[in-house]
Amino acid sequence: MSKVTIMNHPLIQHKIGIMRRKTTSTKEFRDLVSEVAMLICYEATRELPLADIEIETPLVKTIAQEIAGKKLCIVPILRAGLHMADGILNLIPNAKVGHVGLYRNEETLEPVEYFCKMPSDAEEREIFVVDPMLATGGSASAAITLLKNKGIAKIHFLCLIAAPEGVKRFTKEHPDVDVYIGALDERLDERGYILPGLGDAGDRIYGTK
Ligand SMILES: O=P(O)(O)OC[C@H]1O[C@H](OP(=O)(O)OP(=O)(O)O)[C@H](O)[C@@H]1O
Ligand SMILES: O=c1cc[nH]c(=O)[nH]1
Ligand SMILES: [Mg+2]
Repeated sequence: MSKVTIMNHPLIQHKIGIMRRKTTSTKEFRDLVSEVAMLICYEATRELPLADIEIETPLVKTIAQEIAGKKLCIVPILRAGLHMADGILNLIPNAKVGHVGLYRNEETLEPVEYFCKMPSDAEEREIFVVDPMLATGGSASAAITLLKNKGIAKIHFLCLIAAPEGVKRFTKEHPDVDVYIGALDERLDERGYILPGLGDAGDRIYGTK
């Protein structure tokens, strides 16, 4: 069963509170997406394995620690996930980046796939899929199925806001994927938008509405 972590850190709740306001500007919203993504990533990477490495400080030789293995890969779901990835890259600048292009058909609410480009060694990496919104769960679930079909197994999913309906569907379809959520909201409305939510994340990041 997936481990579902709902972040209860005051900094995250404060920043998401600003993002929810309809008066928040595009620039401020975009900056907050990347800041909150960084804070969630801090928690999502807590259990990464470490390896000992010998180094020299200016004074002595010592054993330090570094992240073990083949390192990490961030996978934003386009478009709205892109800015989360930018934030996380501030913390993990050497991570590789894959892209999955999906949009939600606003009539059927079904995901429509249009792009996928992953690093060639992605199946050896720890993968962090990022998308601000988990609404019906269709887009995130389809993105992860696509990665699994490419032989990728070590996957985590990070989002800023989730609806209970999306969490239920996602964890049922991908019980092997841990989920990190900035805030768990009340429900979906009749158009599949999260309530209270923050509106359409992609439109708010890019000013397209
Ligand atoms: O859980 P779901 O019901 O699938 O909805 C969530 C999806 O909707 C939004 O993307 P959107 O389709 O608006 O694409 P965009 O990022 O290009 O705006 C959001 O960023 C998710 O990808
Ligand atoms: O509330 C929602 C639901 C889907 N996609 C968004 O960007 N916002
Ligand atoms: Mg959108």
